[in-house]
Amino acid sequence: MTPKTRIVISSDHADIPLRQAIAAHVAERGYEAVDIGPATAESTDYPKHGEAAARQVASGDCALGIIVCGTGQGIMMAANKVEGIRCGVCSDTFSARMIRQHNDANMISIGARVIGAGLAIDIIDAFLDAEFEGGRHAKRVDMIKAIEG
Ligand SMILES: O=C(CO)[C@H](O)[C@H](O)[C@H](O)COP(=O)(O)O
Repeated sequence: MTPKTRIVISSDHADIPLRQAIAAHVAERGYEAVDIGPATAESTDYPKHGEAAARQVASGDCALGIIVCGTGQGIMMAANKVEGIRCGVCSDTFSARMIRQHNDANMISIGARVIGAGLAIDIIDAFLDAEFEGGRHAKRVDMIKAIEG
């Protein structure tokens, strides 16, 4: 029996129900959803939640990461500070597909106060269904990696 692909999911306080809905959806799709919280909507600081999710992806413990904050921006910035992480904020399905196909993104960030839950789930599906195309894009992703040193 092969282990399920693990996907880490994290957020700040902006929308716990959305994060939990994303985790449930990811699990329904057959992945192992690793929901690292937080458990309550008590005010918290997005950098630590972005970093925590990113470290699980960077270590290889999880293959992909999904993070949520109010705009998706702050938590994305924190995640991208972790070496090996390529994360973008997506508010449309085209971008969600492209960051996998062209940028080999290993994390996606959602702005819970920007888009609704239905679109967020569609965006997650577009991200999960897409695959990196390699080819000319591989050189460009390598150039991103080279910036990390
Ligand atoms: O969007 C965010 C960061 O980019 C956060 O989720 C917060 O919502 C935002 O910083 C606003 O903070 P607040 O404490 O929820 O007012």
